[in-house]
Amino acid sequence: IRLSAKGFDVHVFEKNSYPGGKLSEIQVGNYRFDAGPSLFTMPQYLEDTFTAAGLRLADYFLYVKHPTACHYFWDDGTFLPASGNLNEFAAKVEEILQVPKNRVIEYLENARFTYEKTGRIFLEKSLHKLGTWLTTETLKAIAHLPRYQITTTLHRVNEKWLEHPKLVQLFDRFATYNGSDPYQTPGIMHIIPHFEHNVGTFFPIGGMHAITQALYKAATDLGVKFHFNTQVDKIRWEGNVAKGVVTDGDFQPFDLIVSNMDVVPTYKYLLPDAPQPEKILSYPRSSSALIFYWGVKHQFSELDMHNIFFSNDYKAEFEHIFRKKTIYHDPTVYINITSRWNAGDAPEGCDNWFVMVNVPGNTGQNWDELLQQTRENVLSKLSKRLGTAIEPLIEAEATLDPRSIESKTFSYQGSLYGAGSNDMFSAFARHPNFSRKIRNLYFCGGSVHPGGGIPLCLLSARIVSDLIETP
Ligand SMILES: Cc1cc2nc3c(=O)[nH]c(=O)nc-3n(C[C@H](O)[C@H](O)[C@H](O)COP(=O)(O)OP(=O)(O)OC[C@H]3O[C@@H](n4cnc5c(N)ncnc54)[C@H](O)[C@@H]3O)c2cc1C
Repeated sequence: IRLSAKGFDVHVFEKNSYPGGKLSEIQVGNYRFDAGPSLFTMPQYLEDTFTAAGLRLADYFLYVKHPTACHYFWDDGTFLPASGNLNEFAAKVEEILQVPKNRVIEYLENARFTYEKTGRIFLEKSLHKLGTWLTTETLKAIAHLPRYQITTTLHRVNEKWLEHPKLVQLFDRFATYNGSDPYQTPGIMHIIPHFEHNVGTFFPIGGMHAITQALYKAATDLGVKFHFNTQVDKIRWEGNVAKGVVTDGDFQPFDLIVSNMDVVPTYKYLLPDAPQPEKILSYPRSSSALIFYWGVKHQFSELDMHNIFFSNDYKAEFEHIFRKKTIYHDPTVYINITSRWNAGDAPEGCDNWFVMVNVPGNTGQNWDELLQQTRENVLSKLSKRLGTAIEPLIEAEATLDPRSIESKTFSYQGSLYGAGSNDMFSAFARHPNFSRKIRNLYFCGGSVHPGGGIPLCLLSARIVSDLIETP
């Protein structure tokens, strides 16, 4: 969209028969599910994509602010409905957990401060260009370095600010938004809840897949040509300049190439003869996911659009994901339901449950066995907490696991957000949005700078487009 609006003749090669990659949808019996992302934050970056191309987002896509952030459940019966309104959320925390409401408000104010000081530098610009660093804005941001808490972990920051173990767990969970471990990821990740609690959570009319449909339609309206069922097998380069791509044995010449494929297989398979940025490519990956898509013939009034059922031992859960590379027997379970807000996603009186557990990337584990065990553990946890046997209510079912995420999208190990963010230098461990060795070769998408998730993927496209001069 951005390059087409700049005047380039843009061709998209997609190995699948549909656009969207992870942001796609599936139909299971009478139920529709968004296949991957379920949480829509920072819509301004989508607005910005359309505006940059002289289009009006509202002509393609409508969304509304969802009044509730998330419903949180603990096995001991504690229930915390987190409002999308900051004051109401903080008041609920005070009522249920007896943590003074100002503690939450100040925490989120600090998250806003960090975002406002660092967001434009670390998320909206290339970190690998001198121009990013030589500005007064950057110098001002650096002056506040101690406040960003980069030398401690998110968990320690949360323990210090929020005191109550349940509130600490609630805010530790935001580490999973970029596939990291709160007990390892740096404290600056306290910025993440800013998106959800200060700005809000949004719901696209038509479901998350409407984002893909809007982007696809806008691109075709601008003249972008899509080649589906067409895998890029090689990026050809000569004398340190990218020359084109090879698909189905045919060479197709292009002046510029932007790879939106995960950067690890891009180098491994498409650029095997190019100098390999070994350190970046061997950096540990972010977590993956196991998803059960369940058509449930009942509606539970206590469930909202986003629901979390917490593990009783969060530390053990993350140790299993990141160190033991397996799934803890009592995992935190996320349920996303869209059917009550998007008519047609489920039959009358039924709900479409997208049930997700964070898991390690695919390194050859016995996924069939893990899937079966986790299914039983999740069913048992949910049945106990909701006071109703869930299995007899499931009338449609499909699953997604790290193997299928990897085969469907070529994401290395099936990781959701590319490189992991478990140490203080992780922002610099992501591949830049351009190649240092091959001229006219660029990179965007969730595996490179600034990171995974829809908002950051949109920003990666903006950075690439800013790096490329108008023809
Ligand atoms: C289960 C799950 C839940 C998530 N939840 C959220 C969420 O709630 N909110 C959020 O913001 N983000 C979420 N994410 C992350 C988000 O989906 C990703 O960060 C983002 O969609 C990645 O987009 P991308 O374009 O970088 O990669 P992809 O979506 O993986 O797209 C890459 C595309 O390239 C194609 N491709 C790859 N190699 C080739 C080749 N050689 N030739 C041709 N085509 C090729 C693939 O087929 C694919 O279509 C989630 C992801 C998953 C899987």
